[in-house]
Amino acid sequence: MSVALVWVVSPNTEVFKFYGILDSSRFVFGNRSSIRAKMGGKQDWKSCSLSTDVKYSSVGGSGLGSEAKFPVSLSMVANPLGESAVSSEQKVYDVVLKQASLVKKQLRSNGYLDVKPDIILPGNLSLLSKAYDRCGEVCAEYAKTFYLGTLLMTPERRRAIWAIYVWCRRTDELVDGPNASHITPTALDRWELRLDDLFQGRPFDMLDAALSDTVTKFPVDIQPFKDMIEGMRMDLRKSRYQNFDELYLYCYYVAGTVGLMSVPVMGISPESQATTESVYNAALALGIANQLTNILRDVGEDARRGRIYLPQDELEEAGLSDADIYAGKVTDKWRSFMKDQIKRARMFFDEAEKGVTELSEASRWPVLASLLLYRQILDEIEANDYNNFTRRAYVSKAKKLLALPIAYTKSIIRPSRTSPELRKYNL
Ligand SMILES: CC(C)=CCC/C(C)=C/CC/C(C)=C/CC/C(C)=C/[C@@H]1[C@@H](COP(=O)(O)OP(=O)(O)O)[C@]1(C)CC/C=C(\C)CC/C=C(\C)CCC=C(C)C
Ligand SMILES: [Mn+2]
Repeated sequence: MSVALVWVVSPNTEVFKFYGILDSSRFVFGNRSSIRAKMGGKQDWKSCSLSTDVKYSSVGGSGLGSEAKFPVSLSMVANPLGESAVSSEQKVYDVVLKQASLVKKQLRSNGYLDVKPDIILPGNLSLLSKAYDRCGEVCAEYAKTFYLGTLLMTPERRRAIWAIYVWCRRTDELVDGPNASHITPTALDRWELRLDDLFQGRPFDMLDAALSDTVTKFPVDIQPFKDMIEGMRMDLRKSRYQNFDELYLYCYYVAGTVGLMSVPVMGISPESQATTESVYNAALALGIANQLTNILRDVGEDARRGRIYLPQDELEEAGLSDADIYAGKVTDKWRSFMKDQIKRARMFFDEAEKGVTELSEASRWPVLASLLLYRQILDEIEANDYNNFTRRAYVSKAKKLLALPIAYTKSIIRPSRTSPELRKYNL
């Protein structure tokens, strides 16, 4: 199995580049939703005419390794089993399109993202600002670097991101926190009812009130929030993932959703010429990359809780089983398996990085900093010789600090002003 870059030529000779995983029998796109984004969202994945049009793929490419050409039969790409089931990436991409169209609708009606003023009722304003301040405190406590980054944003954006952060953190704590053993699907249903209420202006508590205010001010769709709760439900009922498609859906639910919630607040740069969908796609990719990294870092810890978040079919293909994971021995098979998993996570980081420059100026630095910091965990897994059973990959304070100016330098790059020729190819 290796990472491949495939050039797809559409019927009207447009060229599209896609990364994916190539093994002996098939090519699997790393991020199929990016195909729809790049091809204008018009093509239905099953019926799109990719099948005749792949020219070649080159293993490695883009600095990933040496070039070696493989002929790829596209019938294998489109649907190896001839199944008509909708892939997870298709399902997720529908949410991306919905969120992007909500943002575009507001932009069309105003020409800009309008931040509505606070509704001033006696006593309410100070309560609301206290609620936001509390969200800021929670954010600072759990995610210090990220919190510092948010201080660069405008006050409205900063506090809205804090409110989203706190809701996500509380949702995650339901299944990961001290009361996790008491959490049932019914408790998650109740949490979802609370979410519906806060989106309708009826917050349950002070922290909900901050989010309730945020969602009236920014074009944030409820779906990613509901999907995050769905991810928590999935975690309660499932401890194995048959293939990457299943894992992808889980990663979207628990982390890709965060990207979709955050971008409407962070904002896209007015100078950006990228399509709204492609920016949301990059945001989604960052969530997926983070969660894949989290999974790779925590293999041992998760196994001790009886959970294996690695695709079962890929484990089997590598000659590995659950028993090997429970045994926790770093073998050559494990190293080789891990190398491929790391490559895939990096592919999603690369996809995400392309979108960061399109964000509003003040949002680029915190996002890039978090991307660089999280991506370094993968380097640390390598440095630990792939022992993620008993050693936790940890990025040192010094390395973390070094990432900040690097992120800053990268973040001052303006959004791409792509040449009309390249824009035609959406490259
Ligand atoms: C700049 C930035 C990072 C903004 C995001 C702010 C925000 C709302 C974060 C919420 C994070 C959260 C609490 C999610 C709940 C589920 C969860 C915990 C997911 C895991 C995060 C890592 O946390 P940790 O290591 O503490 O995990 P443990 O539970 O302890 O195991 C995740 C792995 C995923 C978090 C996902 C993101 C941060 C995605 C961020 C994407 C964007 C902000 C979009 C950027 C836009 C472009 C165009 C690239
Ligand atoms: Mn967690």
